[in-house]
Amino acid sequence: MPVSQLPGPLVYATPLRTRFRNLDVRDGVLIRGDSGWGEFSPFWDYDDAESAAWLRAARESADRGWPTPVRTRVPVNVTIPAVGPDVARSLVLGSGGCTTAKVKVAQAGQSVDEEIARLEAVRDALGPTGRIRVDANAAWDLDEALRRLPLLDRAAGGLEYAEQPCPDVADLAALRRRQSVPIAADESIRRAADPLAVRRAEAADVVVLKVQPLGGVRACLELAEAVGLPVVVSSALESSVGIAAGLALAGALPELPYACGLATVHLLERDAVATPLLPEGGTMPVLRADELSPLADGGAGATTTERWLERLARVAEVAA
Ligand SMILES: O=C(O)CCC(=O)C1=CC=C[C@@H](O)[C@@H]1C(=O)O
Ligand SMILES: [Mg+2]
Repeated sequence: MPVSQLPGPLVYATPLRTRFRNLDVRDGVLIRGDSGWGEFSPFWDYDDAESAAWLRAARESADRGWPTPVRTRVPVNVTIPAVGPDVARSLVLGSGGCTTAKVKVAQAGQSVDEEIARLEAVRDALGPTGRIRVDANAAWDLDEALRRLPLLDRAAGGLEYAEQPCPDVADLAALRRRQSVPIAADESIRRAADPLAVRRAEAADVVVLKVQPLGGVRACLELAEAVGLPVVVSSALESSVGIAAGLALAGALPELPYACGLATVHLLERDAVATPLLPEGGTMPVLRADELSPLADGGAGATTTERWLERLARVAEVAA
């Protein structure tokens, strides 16, 4: 059926297989336009003003589609939540051939010993040539980061980089000067008033770009050019519709030296499309927005559906 004849918007909701970002459920709304489907799924702790960028991204997918890609497949990392070593090992082994792993650390209530056990298990499962990065989601101050990173670096048998170890750009810059693990900026880009501050302060070796929070594939391509640092495209834990927009960005970037964080659909119990976007041979395909076919029933009940449709209407007013 041509895209324009399908119904929309469609609300989806699914439990997560593993708690992630303190979430047990992921939900959102899929909108359709002449170019295909787009996903609008800001986390519930984002207000309407901050959610406007997420809506611009969804509309770009639905109404304009994405720029012509320069590659057909994208290397991706397996994402390891703050789980125990046995689960971590099996996630790597069942990852669809990923040779890079991103391991969550700094989970409230967990000890550094638990992080070390997780990293050792991931290294064991990946083998000596695999790459391991950690993501601390801005949980540490500079001293804590200086204490922790050498321990985690050793447990991992070498870290590719540490993503957002501290919240402050100045602390990231100091950390980068004072120890050897490369630094990636995530929250300092996607939730910052001035994402270019990272570059001016020489605070990162890599930037993480997420299509929805940054307002679309074209907005991310412009930002990537302005920042001038290597880019890792990462998901906002979306259904395959949102993931496809991340793959479109990764597909269109002139250089892609690192694996991207787009293999997150397996963290959802149910996807919103019939054929989930998952890695094969450690890579994922670059599609067009009209190649996605959402399921007619996204599994959301009446209350969730109504909440999303109201939110969509409110944010559309802010974005207008
Ligand atoms: O980068 C990945 O491997 C997966 C995506 C991921 O880690 C995230 C997705 C959604 C919300 C964030 O807390 C988190 C991140 O911080 O990068
Ligand atoms: Mg991150």
